[in-house]
Amino acid sequence: MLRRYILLNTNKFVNCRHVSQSMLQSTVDEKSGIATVTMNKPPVNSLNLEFLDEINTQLNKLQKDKIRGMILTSGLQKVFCAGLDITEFYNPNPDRLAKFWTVLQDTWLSLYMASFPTVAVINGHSPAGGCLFAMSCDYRVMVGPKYTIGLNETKLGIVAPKWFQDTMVAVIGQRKAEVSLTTGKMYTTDEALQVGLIDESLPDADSALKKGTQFLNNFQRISPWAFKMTKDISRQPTVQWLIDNKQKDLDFVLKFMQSPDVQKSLGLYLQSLKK
Ligand SMILES: CCCC/C=C/CC(=O)SCCNC(=O)CCNC(=O)[C@H](O)C(C)(C)COP(=O)(O)OP(=O)(O)OC[C@H]1O[C@@H](n2cnc3c(N)ncnc32)[C@H](O)[C@@H]1OP(=O)(O)O
Repeated sequence: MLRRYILLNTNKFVNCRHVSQSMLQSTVDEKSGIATVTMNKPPVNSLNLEFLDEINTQLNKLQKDKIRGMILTSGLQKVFCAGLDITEFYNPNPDRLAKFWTVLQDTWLSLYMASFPTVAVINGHSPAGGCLFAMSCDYRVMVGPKYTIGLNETKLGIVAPKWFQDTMVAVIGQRKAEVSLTTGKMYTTDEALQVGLIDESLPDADSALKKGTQFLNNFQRISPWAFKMTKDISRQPTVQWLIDNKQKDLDFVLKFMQSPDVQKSLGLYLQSLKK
């Protein structure tokens, strides 16, 4: 089957059979209109400014191209996404930190409110921002049993912002989200399935991708307009706070992240990761 590969680092669509050298690869199945977007930024797909910018550009491009659905997955062996790149927060340049956080806000809004159906095929660990991205898709299929997923921010001595927390509440409910967030719980695949954080667990990546595609095929007979309106109504209460408070959210992050206590915690956490 002819596949369209998209070279993202030039921001142009190019029809060819080769995968680009970009951190993000995107292929569109021309028959079904389903895009597979693969994060490929070794070693752990950590989300820094440039990577987020690339993801957001691609989401907007896919929206303009009126694709019928998207699978978000990882090209790495055992990590879906390690969350935000902690080095963006550690001894930060304030201007870059502000840009980074603004692009994160925009990328989340693009993903959470995507006009097309989205599936996260979680084929590796998915802490913090990785979990946020997975929860922002319309459906989650995870490869089990050995990977983990959750919002672990408290374990780093930091606080998941309101919109991270609200995204989790929308998926697993207030009570479970509160316990999960305060304890920084990382769920095994089985636990995640039980609590409703993921929708399905499959033993390998190929079957997970098939499941994800099957979910997207449900929308073949659903009008894209009806889908989008329904999703907007359902998700509007979760996104509205950020839309109304982008600057307030940014100001909080700039202040919080540059405080000496938080810097100390982050330094220790980074050291423990290196060990
Ligand atoms: C109000 C402000 C709110 C801020 C909100 C923040 C949300 C976030 O997303 S914070 C990020 C939280 N993420 C994590 O805690 C994940 C930490 N990483 C891991 O647990 C593991 O790396 C892994 C389970 C994802 C993968 O394990 P694996 O054994 O395969 O790889 P490692 O040897 O641990 O790591 C390889 C390499 O990558 C560096 N690294 C890992 N995660 C991050 C990261 N999130 N940011 C930057 N760098 C990361 C790790 O230090 C290793 O580096 P070296 O090769 O140089 O040692």
